[in-house]
Amino acid sequence: MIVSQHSRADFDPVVEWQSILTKTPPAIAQRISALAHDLGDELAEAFYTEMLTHPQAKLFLDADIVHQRLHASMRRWLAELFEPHPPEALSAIVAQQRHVGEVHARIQLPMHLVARGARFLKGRLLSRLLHRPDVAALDAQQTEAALLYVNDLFDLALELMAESYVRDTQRVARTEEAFRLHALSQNLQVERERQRFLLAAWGQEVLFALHRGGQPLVLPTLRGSEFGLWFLHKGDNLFEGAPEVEPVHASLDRIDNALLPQLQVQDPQRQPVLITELQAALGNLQYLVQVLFERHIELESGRDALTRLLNRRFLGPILGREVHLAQQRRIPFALLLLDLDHFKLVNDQHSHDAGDTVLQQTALLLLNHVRASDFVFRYGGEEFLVVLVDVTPEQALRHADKLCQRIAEHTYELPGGVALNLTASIGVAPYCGHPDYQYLIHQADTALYQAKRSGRNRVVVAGDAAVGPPTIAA
Ligand SMILES: Nc1nc2c(ncn2[C@@H]2O[C@H](COP(=O)(O)OP(=O)(O)OP(=O)(O)O)[C@@H](O)[C@H]2O)c(=O)[nH]1
Repeated sequence: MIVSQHSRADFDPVVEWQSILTKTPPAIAQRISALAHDLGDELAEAFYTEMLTHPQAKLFLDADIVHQRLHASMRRWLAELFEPHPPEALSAIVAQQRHVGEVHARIQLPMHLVARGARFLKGRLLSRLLHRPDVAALDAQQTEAALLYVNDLFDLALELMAESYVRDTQRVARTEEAFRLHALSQNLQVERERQRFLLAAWGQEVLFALHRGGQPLVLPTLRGSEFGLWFLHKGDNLFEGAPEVEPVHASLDRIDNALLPQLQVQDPQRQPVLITELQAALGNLQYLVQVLFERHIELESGRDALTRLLNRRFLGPILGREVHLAQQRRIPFALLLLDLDHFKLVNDQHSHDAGDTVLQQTALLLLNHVRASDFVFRYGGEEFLVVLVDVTPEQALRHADKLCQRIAEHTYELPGGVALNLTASIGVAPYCGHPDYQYLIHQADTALYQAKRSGRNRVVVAGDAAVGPPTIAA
């Protein structure tokens, strides 16, 4: 059974809210509710002033409209939080906290800023509470009840916000990913040619303008060109995380902020040097953009160009999902990390093309010996990662043994009619309950290393897997 975050069997926030109310003497709850009302304006204003001192929070708050609306909604939120609601009103109050979390996720307000704001508000409220003469007159037990009431309600509200924040952040990430894929569906090859052309066209435009001359000479900026606009608004998003993105931005800035102003001076002595510099910078930009497109055309397809197996792009989502299924539905899975033995010799003794053929035939062989529900990745040069779904550790081991045997029996046919026999080593890592799939990959890698060290052409199961000693397949 998949349990949604909103219905965790062990956690009913309405019940928890009610229990905080129940254990608090009504007179105390009333007193704090009145205090929250009285201090609403002051706390909202102090909150705003405090958060503005944080540079990251300032980005979200520094606008009149935010100030006005935040002030009113903060006051309302505080008043509602501490009101001793009747039981029938609690679902709505819980929903309200979750809604706040959704809004935070939508505006991508970092969670640590929410926590910081809550810490400030709680501290300020508690200190004002303790300094009030009517509270100072309370006995120790009543004071404790008052402090716990403030503390528990604050923390429960924050917990509810965090819960929906995480869920919604994941949803936003999925939508953004879908958007990225949508942007990509507009043929990348065509886009690459178009952007190459636009970049070159801008270079021509600058040269023409320089040739025409005129006072004052106004040169078009590269950031304002069609290419510059495309890169900022679409390319940046499309190539997010690629190492060439920053150099492209640096190059755009250098051209617009350093080279163009110098060219505008129209010093006949320096112009030839500056034009050469501009052309070199444009050549470098063309190269960077070319690399970005090429890498993405292969990566984004999710397939390795040589073997047509999955590449690493979808490794995270696929393994993340298998871990989730194993946790939630108790469906175990296993990773096999397979590496061809002495593969370097194939390249060295027969040619790189022969090596490529071996990789293609291995990919086919693996695909033919797993179920349609399993996944086969080209993990590295001559390394393959197989995800066997719905298998016990014992079944995974048997399957790995079989694959090892199949490879040893297979006759590879190389270009020029050469026939070759090879072996492979396999590291097996059955799902062991660890939530991070990287840990499992590491386990498989260590087992593979042991298989290599103990003679190759064999299967080794990761050390802490619950399946007996390593087996030797051949
Ligand atoms: N033909 C070809 N070779 C590749 C490709 N990717 C990686 N390689 C080669 O694979 C070889 C891997 O060699 P090593 O890591 O030394 O391993 P090995 O020779 O298989 O030896 P062991 O793994 O220790 O049994 C290197 O020579 C790489 O150049 C590829 O796409 N095509």
